[in-house]
Amino acid sequence: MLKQTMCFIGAGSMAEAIIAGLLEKQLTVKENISVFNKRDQSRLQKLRQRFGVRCPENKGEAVTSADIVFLAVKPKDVHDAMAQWGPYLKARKHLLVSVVAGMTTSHLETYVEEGVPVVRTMPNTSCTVGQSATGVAPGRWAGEGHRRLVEQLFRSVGTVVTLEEELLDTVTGLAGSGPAYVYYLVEAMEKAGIEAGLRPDIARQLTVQTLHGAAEMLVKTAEEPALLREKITSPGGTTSAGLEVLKSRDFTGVVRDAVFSARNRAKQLSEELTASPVK
Ligand SMILES: NC(=O)C1=CN([C@@H]2O[C@H](COP(=O)(O)OP(=O)(O)OC[C@H]3O[C@@H](n4cnc5c(N)ncnc54)[C@H](O)[C@@H]3O)[C@@H](O)[C@H]2O)C=CC1
Ligand SMILES: O=C(O)[C@@H]1CCC=N1
Repeated sequence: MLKQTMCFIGAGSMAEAIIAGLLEKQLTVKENISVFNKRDQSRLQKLRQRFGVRCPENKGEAVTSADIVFLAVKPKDVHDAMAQWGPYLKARKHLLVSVVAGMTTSHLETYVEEGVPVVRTMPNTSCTVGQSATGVAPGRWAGEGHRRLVEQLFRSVGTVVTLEEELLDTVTGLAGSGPAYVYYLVEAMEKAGIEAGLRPDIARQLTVQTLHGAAEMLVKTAEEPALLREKITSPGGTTSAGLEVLKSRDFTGVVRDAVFSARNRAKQLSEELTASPVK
């Protein structure tokens, strides 16, 4: 259990997913978490009801008194949020943990006094169920202890890789956005099942369990995905017939393009954010 207090700037999907995971894994207690947003009181009310976290009126005080400050606003709002809350962060007190896609640590550092440790991360919404795949990149003022603390935080809600910051855009394209690709696949499989005669609830049950089972096979057997695929594929059989369609439509190329497109958008966001005026 961590003793540090935490404050979330931003009360959206990511803040909710991380809070859910941290509390579920008992890495902290609800009394140690405060969260605020721009203005949506009903959203805060929902988080307060669901988790029992603090939603203080005095936002500046919430930032000042926290040890770990999570930045969980949309990229378009990051300048305003950092201009507003950055001056409250102090080098000897705070650790700033950003989940903002495309926002570099060096750019975040320009909003806070020299020495404030900043760690950039890219989790995904599976934090909610303790199954995120999170990339972590420490900034110039973040020491070994800060890196370890952030790894511990995100390990409580999934797996963590620490890497050079320039690779975080790739992590974003693959793992940050990744769950959306999987959900899209689920939607497509369900739709096909229904069109081929299954009841919607049965199509849902079969699709979700098929994905769950396949993911667990990958994790528990640690076998190569290609080998697992081959074990299902009898020559001239049904799987082969299905896979032929995916191959003929360049499934691999389509997925590659999706990951690269998301990665490139993250890079573009970085450029746009860096080009914007600071302070
Ligand atoms: N949704 C996802 O799957 C993932 C999102 N991210 C990143 O997480 C960040 C947040 O994304 P979501 O939670 O999806 O966004 P969201 O739109 O659900 O939530 C953003 C929150 O920020 C608040 N906010 C905006 N300006 C503010 C300010 N000046 N002061 C205080 N609060 C302010 C809004 O009121 C809102 O509560 C984004 O930068 C995104 O790139 C990272 C990984 C995955
Ligand atoms: O779409 C987005 O911008 C965010 C970043 C990673 C996942 N969702």
